[in-house]
Amino acid sequence: MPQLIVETKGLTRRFGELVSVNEVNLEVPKGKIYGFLGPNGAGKTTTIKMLLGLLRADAGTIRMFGQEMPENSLDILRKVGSLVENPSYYGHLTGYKNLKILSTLLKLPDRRIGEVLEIVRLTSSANRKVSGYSLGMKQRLGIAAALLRGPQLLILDEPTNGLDPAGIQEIRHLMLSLAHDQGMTILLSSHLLSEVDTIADEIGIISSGRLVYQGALELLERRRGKVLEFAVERPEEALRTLLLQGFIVERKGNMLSVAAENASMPQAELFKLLGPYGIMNAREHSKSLEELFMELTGKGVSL
Ligand SMILES: Nc1ncnc2c1ncn2[C@@H]1O[C@H](COP(=O)(O)OP(=O)(O)OP(=O)(O)O)[C@@H](O)[C@H]1O
Repeated sequence: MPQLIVETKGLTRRFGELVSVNEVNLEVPKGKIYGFLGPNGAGKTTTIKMLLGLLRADAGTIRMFGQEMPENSLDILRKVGSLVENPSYYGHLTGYKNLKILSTLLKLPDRRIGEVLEIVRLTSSANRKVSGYSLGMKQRLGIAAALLRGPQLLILDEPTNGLDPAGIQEIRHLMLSLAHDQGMTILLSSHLLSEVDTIADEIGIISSGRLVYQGALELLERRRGKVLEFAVERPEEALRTLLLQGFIVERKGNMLSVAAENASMPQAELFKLLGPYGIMNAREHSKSLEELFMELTGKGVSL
């Protein structure tokens, strides 16, 4: 069993009638990049704020580094760097000066500023005013600030939101090097699977406050079943026949999609069954991860 850096049990938060986070059991293993995914409003920020002690939980427990939150928040949060929602800066000051203010507050040596600027590749822009930075640069400055104390856990809420593809790529490289070269554990949220699927080791998918999937990305990949698609001349009757045979079928116009994982019958049999309804076209394809994600979050089904 890998060591868990973050472990929540039954974590719940309500806002009035709305249960924003509903009995979430998060497990973030040490040294991994954990992609926390879900559509807007699913409960990612609320969960993250509870981890950081910025919001109180209504029920459930949070353990980080093996200690209970919020009782040991001082001890715990010393080891955590975070970037939640839009970070605030002094636009009229340089990137360096902004970090200097923070490092003075944290009583850190000045050399640390140079180190984190180097890590986020802002060294050459360190003496420019932040008001002239691009969104991606501002985001990297926020990450530099989160790194100042040399955290063991980095929590980033939608760090690539609003960035262009190049900016997204920069952040991805940065995450990979922090996790792999420095052994940092990273929890990052996103509403787009495509933003984390190339870098995350583990993912958690939250939908309407509930964690609907958690585990290695490869395991999710394996759930990508095959789908057989048939265009037929008489789809109504063909659909009825397939449903009667116990197939899982979806119909769009004259196109029938049959879930192959449920088809114990060989493909040839399926052709024989559909033959009388006039097969015009047939093809097989695998569900994309994106389709699986949409299914999970759209229908709120639990894996
Ligand atoms: N302070 C609050 N008061 C009332 N409702 C809130 C508050 N904060 C969050 N919510 C509600 O809780 C739900 C979850 O919000 P949350 O911000 O955690 O979602 P999210 O997954 O982070 O989405 P986004 O990416 O849009 O921020 C939403 O329906 C939101 O409207």
